[in-house]
Amino acid sequence: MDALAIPADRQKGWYLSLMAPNTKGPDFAWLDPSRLYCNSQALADCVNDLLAPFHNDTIDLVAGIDAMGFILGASVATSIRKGFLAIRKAGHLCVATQSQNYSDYTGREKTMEVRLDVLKPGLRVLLVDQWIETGGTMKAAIQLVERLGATVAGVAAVAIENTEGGRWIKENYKFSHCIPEELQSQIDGKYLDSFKSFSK
Ligand SMILES: O=P(O)(O)OC[C@H]1O[C@H](OP(=O)(O)OP(=O)(O)O)[C@H](O)[C@@H]1O
Ligand SMILES: Nc1ncnc2[nH]cnc12
Repeated sequence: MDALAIPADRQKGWYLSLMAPNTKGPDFAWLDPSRLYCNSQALADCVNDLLAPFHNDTIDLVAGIDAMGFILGASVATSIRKGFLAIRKAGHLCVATQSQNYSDYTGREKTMEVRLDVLKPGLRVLLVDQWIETGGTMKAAIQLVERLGATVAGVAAVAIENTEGGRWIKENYKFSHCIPEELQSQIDGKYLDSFKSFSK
């Protein structure tokens, strides 16, 4: 599918076929949602889908996780006219921070940081990232938000894989994602049927 084309008939999750298969080697079986952000309608529909369960909820602030979560998080924040907080991989914020160690799908030890001067008790935060695989990254972000006394109003990602960590998030927090039920097993298998006809 042409990356910028908008189909006349937009079924739920239509834009997932814009995702590209990983061609960078066998180490990590990534799918690449960044291509769907190039399509104006896909990005708008994706943001709407992520916000759908939260329309009646109070959200004071949207927080996005470094790096690809910044794109979706900022789009979500703009859409509901709220501010955006960047949760960053360690070493990039030049202000006082709280930090949290974690490991993700790579198995490597990492650290993320958040500034100290925004989150506070009573603030309801929607956490946004591109993807949840092991859930390690999102869990670390949740810990940071909660340690500073704010409340996680929800967790949103293009996909939440059916891993132990993904299930933990679904069981403990209000969540949203963009994957129709019938595609979840393809997401968990890290290969979409649409890749068979994927054209660059
Ligand atoms: O559920 P997990 O196993 O923790 O993995 C999820 C994380 O992995 C990706 O980020 P990554 O750091 O690879 O790359 P990015 O900088 O491109 O967002 C993704 O955007 C999530 O942040
Ligand atoms: N399988 C995956 N596809 C896309 N993004 C990811 N981030 C972590 N795992 C991912």
